Amino acid sequence: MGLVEWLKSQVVCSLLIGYVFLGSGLLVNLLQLCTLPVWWFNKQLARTINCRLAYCISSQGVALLDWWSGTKCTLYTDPKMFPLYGAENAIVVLNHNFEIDFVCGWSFCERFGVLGSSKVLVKKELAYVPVIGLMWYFLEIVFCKRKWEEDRIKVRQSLQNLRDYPENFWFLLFCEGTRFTPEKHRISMEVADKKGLPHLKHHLLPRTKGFWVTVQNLRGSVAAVYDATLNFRNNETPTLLGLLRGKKYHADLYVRRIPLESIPEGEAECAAWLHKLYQEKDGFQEQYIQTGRYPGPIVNIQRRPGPLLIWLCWWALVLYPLGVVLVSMLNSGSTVTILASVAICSAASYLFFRWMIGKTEISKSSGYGIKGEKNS
Ligand SMILES: CCCCC/C=C\C/C=C\CCCCCCCC(=O)SCCNC(=O)CCNC(=O)[C@H](O)C(C)(C)COP(=O)(O)OP(=O)(O)OC[C@H]1O[C@@H](n2cnc3c(N)ncnc32)[C@H](O)[C@@H]1OP(=O)(O)O
Ligand SMILES: CCCCCCCCCCCCCCCCCC(=O)OC[C@@H](O)COP(=O)(O)O
Repeated sequence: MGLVEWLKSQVVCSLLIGYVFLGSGLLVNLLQLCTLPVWWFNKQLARTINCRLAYCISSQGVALLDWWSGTKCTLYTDPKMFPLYGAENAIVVLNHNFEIDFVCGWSFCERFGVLGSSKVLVKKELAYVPVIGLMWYFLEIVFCKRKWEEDRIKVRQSLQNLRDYPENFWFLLFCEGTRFTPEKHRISMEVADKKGLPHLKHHLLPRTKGFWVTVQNLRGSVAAVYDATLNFRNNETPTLLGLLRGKKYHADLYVRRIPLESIPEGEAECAAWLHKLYQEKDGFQEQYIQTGRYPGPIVNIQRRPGPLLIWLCWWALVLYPLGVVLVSMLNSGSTVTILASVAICSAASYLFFRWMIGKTEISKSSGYGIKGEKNS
């Protein structure tokens, strides 16, 4: 391990990244709150401003992935479809196996210019995560309780609101509804048996209602479904902690563009279509595991410097006041008081960031998809 790698792997670096994220995020959240009056007289302007503000937060995840950890992202897709990516609204259907799949999603969004505006059908529990929750609220992200009877009206209404969104967006759906674990897989295959559906090896059985309601309500304003399958080279199981410690991974993403007109309108037909899509996705995963690649050509898309530049600006803006406080403490207080304050603050921040990072960890995943267990 070289000196730079060693430095990156130190806890103090992860803590500093956390401070920058929290400090900048709270500032952006405050600015988002200040846009509230704008919603009354110019809704589209307020939405555009919020897209830019959200970019200032989520681009930090991209900087962490692309520049700090140096993770490579390779795209397999039809080059003829490439010019459409980012130039149209799309529903993205992605497998849900990895703790950092949302960061990789952000990175691809950034490369196609839709990072600030992108949406997701997300579990309600994440609305209470500091920084991210409020950012998503102002982005009109669609929250669900994963209880269809309680969700159906709210989800439908939130989707309808997006029909006149002023920026191109990708709407992400993890149709499996929860992260893959062997136990959830076993249970979902029991459900597949009951429904007479073929077994999937690498996916949970997809939940079809969210997909159907999204297609139905965004028809006419979304041009296509992007069927996306993500994997990491060398059988890696990447983590957010790994990224924070500067560990480099290699993500491979396979994207197929499917025109929305080709998706059936009726609920039952749409559900059958989605089940068939997941059977195909399972085949692509199997091919990747056997051969180390997906079908189709590779299209190179380079990381862009924007997220790095914004990140560096945040570092200067957030860490400067922290440095000033530390220096003034050193000059004023007794050594024991200073050491005790630094130790308490560091321990408290460590616990807080550990809790935030825990939200991404599959070992702390919800009981959703396991009979009789709670969702959160
Ligand atoms: C590469 C490009 C990337 C682009 C990235 C773009 C944007 C990035 C932006 C942000 C990134 C941030 C990412 C954040 C990640 C967080 C995401 C999440 O929170 S995932 C969880 C929330 N989302 C979902 O759950 C979506 C999928 N779920 C659904 O669609 C559900 O239908 C629902 C709408 C949530 C409702 O769920 P509910 O459980 O209430 O109802 P269902 O009808 O679905 O379930 C009953 C149905 O399912 C059968 N069943 C029972 N048990 C199981 C089981 N274990 N597995 C499968 N199926 C099961 C049951 O028999 C019922 O069947 P039926 O309807 O036929 O009777
Ligand atoms: C990221 C930028 C810099 C990091 C600085 C360190 C601070 C940590 C930031 C943490 C950000 C938290 C974002 C949470 C997103 C988690 C997405 C996710 O994967 O959710 C899981 C759900 O889909 C399904 O839930 P389960 O039913 O599997 O349970």
